[in-house]
Amino acid sequence: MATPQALFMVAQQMLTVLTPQNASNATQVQPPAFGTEGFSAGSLFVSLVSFSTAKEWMKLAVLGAIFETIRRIFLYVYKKIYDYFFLTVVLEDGEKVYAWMTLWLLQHPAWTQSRDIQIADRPTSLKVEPTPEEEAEGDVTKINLKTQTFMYIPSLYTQCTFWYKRHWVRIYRGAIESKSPFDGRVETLIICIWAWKHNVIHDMLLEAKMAYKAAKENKISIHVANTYNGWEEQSTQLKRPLASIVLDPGVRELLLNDARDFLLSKHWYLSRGIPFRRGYLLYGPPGTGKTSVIQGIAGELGLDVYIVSLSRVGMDDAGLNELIANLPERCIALMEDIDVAFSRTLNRELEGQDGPGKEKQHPSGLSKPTSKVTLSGLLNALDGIGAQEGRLLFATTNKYTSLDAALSRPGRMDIHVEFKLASKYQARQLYRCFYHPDIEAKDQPRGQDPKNVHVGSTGPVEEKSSLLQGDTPSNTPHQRRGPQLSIQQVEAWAKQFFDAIPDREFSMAALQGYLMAYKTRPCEAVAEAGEWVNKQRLAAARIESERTFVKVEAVD
Ligand SMILES: Nc1ncnc2c1ncn2[C@@H]1O[C@H](COP(=O)(O)OP(=O)(O)OP(=O)(O)O)[C@@H](O)[C@H]1O
Repeated sequence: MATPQALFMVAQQMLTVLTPQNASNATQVQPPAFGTEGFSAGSLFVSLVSFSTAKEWMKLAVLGAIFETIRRIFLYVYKKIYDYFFLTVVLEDGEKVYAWMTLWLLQHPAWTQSRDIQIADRPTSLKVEPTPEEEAEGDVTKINLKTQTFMYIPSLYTQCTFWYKRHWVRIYRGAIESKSPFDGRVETLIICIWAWKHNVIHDMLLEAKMAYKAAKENKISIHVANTYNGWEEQSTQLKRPLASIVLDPGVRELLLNDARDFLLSKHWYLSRGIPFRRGYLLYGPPGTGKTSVIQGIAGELGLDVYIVSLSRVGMDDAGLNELIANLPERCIALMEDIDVAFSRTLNRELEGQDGPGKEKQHPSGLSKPTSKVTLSGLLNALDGIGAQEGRLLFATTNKYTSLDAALSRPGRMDIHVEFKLASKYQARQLYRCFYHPDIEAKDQPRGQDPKNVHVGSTGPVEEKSSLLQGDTPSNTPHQRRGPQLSIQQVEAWAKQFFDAIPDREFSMAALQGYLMAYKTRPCEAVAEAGEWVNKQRLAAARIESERTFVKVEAVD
């Protein structure tokens, strides 16, 4: 290495050569020590650019070039060898496979016990509900472990290694710039497997997919729109057994079989040029089971639910179009209370007088639209060119007659089902659901198995038979706290409950609320039902008279 003193000497020599008149004095000049007075940056610069050091520079450059070439050759060979021996897969967050893989990795100790960790939110699909026994025992530690909302994963830009079917695997957590201007960075998983054939990676991804399916087997995911009109998972719910929704005979089966039939008929639709979409309009008073039955069907068919909120602040026609176009192929799109965001009076006026999308006070003065969705915008989103194929659309409303005919016509809403207030039959079934000794373990939610999906296999069946199929002895905390009942006893009380509850006067939600207060007292639930009915009637009459009074005052 050239020290400053040496460089100084070189520079001095050069100066001597260039200025012969000073040659005699030049030898007397002693090089100053580095950092001492007389050693300046200028002299160093001169020595660096001087002619005699050019050779040194050349040597250095050649040396650098050789090193760089060796480095590149080494990298090239390394990459070739690496590519030859290793398979590399890059997965990006947002892809289905990424979700499978992240879930599968959570079951790998090498992944969760990494030394360099990050604490992340546990995917809702991985939360496990404590069993009734655990809940009854109140074993807080066990329950917390299962339901804790966080988990440990390796930090970003770290890797973990493990063996998979005798193949060495390295997984690296990284991030890349997103293609979308809104997202910033997208996390990635880079999987390297020491293997020649692709079937190892295929096996691994298949295993991950199975793990994902198993984790979600008893659950459905609820998705909501994000601010960029994309979808994100809001929560995961346990599947609701369809049999727990008590409707008039045949209604559940009609909806379920039609939806199943639809999902299997893609080819039929396409070959006839019919848009592969199906719409269901469920209408009736609040609390009659419209939303519940949709949840039940989603669980039964293994479909996720995507909630399209028309009344979301800032929602407009373009946003709605984008949202609907972003729906996955097999899913349930749910538009609840379609009349609230969108009634005929409101939107006809909006479109006719103010131009589409302009907000206007509702004529009644009670409500005004919070979104800018117009009727034509909605119709276009439902069956326009960008509308997603293969989706089941369920819309619910309490005001059937206020809907525009264009919205509820076949092709948009193919099946209309009325949900009425509870019949006596429904009241009896609900009572059975609550107190039947064998009810808890039957009709457990099942994951969708495509092989089990068959068209029109079951016609309308008697509710009772479906409620009592596949019974196993129940031993739930509620039933252990309550009296041990025989089936005959429950049936007898169910009959009395049937007699006490008037037909089509109360919603199922109201009856459910009543029975909830008597969870462990089935006998009292029957005995006090008549009194409850009277109280409800009195309360309803009082509310009605108050309403009339307010109306009269308003007229005055
Ligand atoms: N037919 C039914 N069978 C069993 N439970 C029911 C039924 N109808 C309503 N319920 C119960 O009542 C509650 C409300 O039901 P749900 O939300 O499905 O009613 P809805 O008709 O969608 O009401 P809204 O029109 O207000 O949205 C739920 O907890 C549900 O369990």
